[in-house]
Amino acid sequence: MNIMSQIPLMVDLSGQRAVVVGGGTVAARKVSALLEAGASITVIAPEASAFLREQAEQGMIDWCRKLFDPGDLNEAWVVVAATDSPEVNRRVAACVQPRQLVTVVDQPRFGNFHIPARLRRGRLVLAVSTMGASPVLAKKIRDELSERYDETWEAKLDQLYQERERIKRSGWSPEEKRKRLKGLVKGL
Ligand SMILES: C[C@@]1(CC(=O)O)c2cc3[nH]c(cc4nc(cc5[nH]c(cc(n2)[C@H]1CCC(=O)O)[C@@](C)(CC(=O)O)[C@@H]5CCC(=O)O)C(CC(=O)O)=C4CCC(=O)O)c(CCC(=O)O)c3CC(=O)O
Ligand SMILES: NC(=O)C1=CN([C@@H]2O[C@H](COP(=O)(O)OP(=O)(O)OC[C@H]3O[C@@H](n4cnc5c(N)ncnc54)[C@H](O)[C@@H]3O)[C@@H](O)[C@H]2O)C=CC1
Repeated sequence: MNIMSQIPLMVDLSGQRAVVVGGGTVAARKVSALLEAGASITVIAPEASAFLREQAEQGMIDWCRKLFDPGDLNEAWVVVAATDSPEVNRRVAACVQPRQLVTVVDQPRFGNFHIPARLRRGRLVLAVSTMGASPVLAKKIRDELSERYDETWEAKLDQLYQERERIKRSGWSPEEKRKRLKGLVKGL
């Protein structure tokens, strides 16, 4: 697989089963992203970081305190291979079925998706990826954008959404609607 073939998709993962193999810092970061998405997460790892143990204690995730075996992936739609062993991560990738999504944190070429650096302002979602060239640059660009698109954008987007709905439902002609829809973002 080639990371350069990947494109951004907005996916609804709520209630979908995600299996994260590994319980360290990197696994914890991927778990945070999947929790934000509302996925049902199972972590497979003999040891887990304080963050993950806490999430497990609070019932936010399931933690199976064990080494990986292929059966762990049976119910998963999304799989994250995040152990500190390149061999294990590679084996996880080799065990996924064609319709499963997999990301491999140390060997992106074995995965078919990755999670970009993200910024969320309500309905405005910015995602930055460098396709594995430099995650730190992705983070830097995201942080730059977070100043341009500060917290006030959440309310702006809500207002735009409502105004656009009103125009869509109005009795204006199609041309007039288009003109007004374009006009909504003038000056933003
Ligand atoms: C391909 C990808 C696959 C994936 O993991 O999804 C991947 C792969 C790898 N990352 C590595 C290292 C680091 N990754 C980060 C940080 C982030 N990495 C994220 C995504 C991605 N990382 C995907 C591509 C995204 C893109 O290119 O834009 C972010 C954006 C999103 C997230 O994780 O949520 C998150 C910032 C989140 C935020 O703050 O918002 C840091 C910095 C830090 O930790 O602060 C370092 C250390 C510095 C360095 O090494 O550059 C290594 C080497 C590992 C090793 O040393 O062995 C590999 C493997 C390789 O390069 O082969
Ligand atoms: N993609 C990314 O964003 C980044 C990736 N990395 C890579 O991520 C990998 C993991 O890094 P950390 O989380 O810092 O490691 P860590 O050492 O904190 O955690 C490793 C985890 O893997 C578990 N593990 C080991 N063998 C296992 C097995 N057979 N089955 C199940 N779990 C197993 C351990 O119990 C532990 O929980 C590193 O190899 C590094 O190359 C590092 C930084 C960023």
